[in-house]
Amino acid sequence: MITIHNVSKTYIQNNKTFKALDHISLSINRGDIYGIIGRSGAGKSTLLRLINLLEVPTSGSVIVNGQDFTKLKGKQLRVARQSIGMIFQQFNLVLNKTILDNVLIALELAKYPKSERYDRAMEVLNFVGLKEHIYKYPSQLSGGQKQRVGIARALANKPKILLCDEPTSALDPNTTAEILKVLQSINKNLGVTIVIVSHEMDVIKSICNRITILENGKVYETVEIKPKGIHKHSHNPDWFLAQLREGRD
Ligand SMILES: Nc1ncnc2c1ncn2[C@@H]1O[C@H](COP(=O)(O)OP(=O)(O)OP(=O)(O)O)[C@@H](O)[C@H]1O
Repeated sequence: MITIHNVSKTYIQNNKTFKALDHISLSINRGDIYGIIGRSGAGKSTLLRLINLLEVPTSGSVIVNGQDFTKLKGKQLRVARQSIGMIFQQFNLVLNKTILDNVLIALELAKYPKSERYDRAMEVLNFVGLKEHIYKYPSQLSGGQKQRVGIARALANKPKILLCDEPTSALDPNTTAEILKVLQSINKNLGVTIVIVSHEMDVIKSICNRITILENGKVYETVEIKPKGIHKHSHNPDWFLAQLREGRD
């Protein structure tokens, strides 16, 4: 479904060239929840952003659904990109718009048929459990709810692929578990292929079936695993107290 073939990405930093990605090749199958992990600066976000050509590779090709994205320009690229949704660590919501409007804007930008936009927005907001909050503004929501809006917005145009850039890194462990459940349900019930960049090993192990470890812009190793499942801790005050008291004496 996604083939990254011999891709390199070079940036200019302080008048010197810097290779953020160095001859990367990997393929992601339809239905995968594919993880990309590695230390800070390894090139994870750059690699993810290459998939929808938010970053243009210096060399190599990115094939999505049989289409070579690196050969597309202008309108062709805009149309091809519509099969890919994306969510971000800091949610990237429009702060002066309501939750409903945030999703409607995405549908408008995607040129979704006007008469169907409201129903589609309500459908995705319902799917992520935000039906009660549609007239609120982002500042009135918790981090987990904001990420649900991000997910609803990314799903609105019925993408086949969802790219997730550190989707839970701004969230506490319980909220992380809830968001991972939403992502898992999108994969299982809507058949969306998911690519997740994270530095959190627990996140990657819980839902991913294949994982690439990046190191210094190169593929260090790609492994296949059986996802461990999503485990929620009971983070009530007694749990916090017990953790703090553990080994205190
Ligand atoms: N636009 C840019 N211009 C110059 N250098 C860049 C640019 N974007 C990324 N880099 C560099 O490329 C390298 C890889 O960055 P990237 O953000 O992909 O890493 P990462 O693994 O996602 O790191 P983190 O986990 O800290 O977000 C870093 O050294 C970064 O400084």
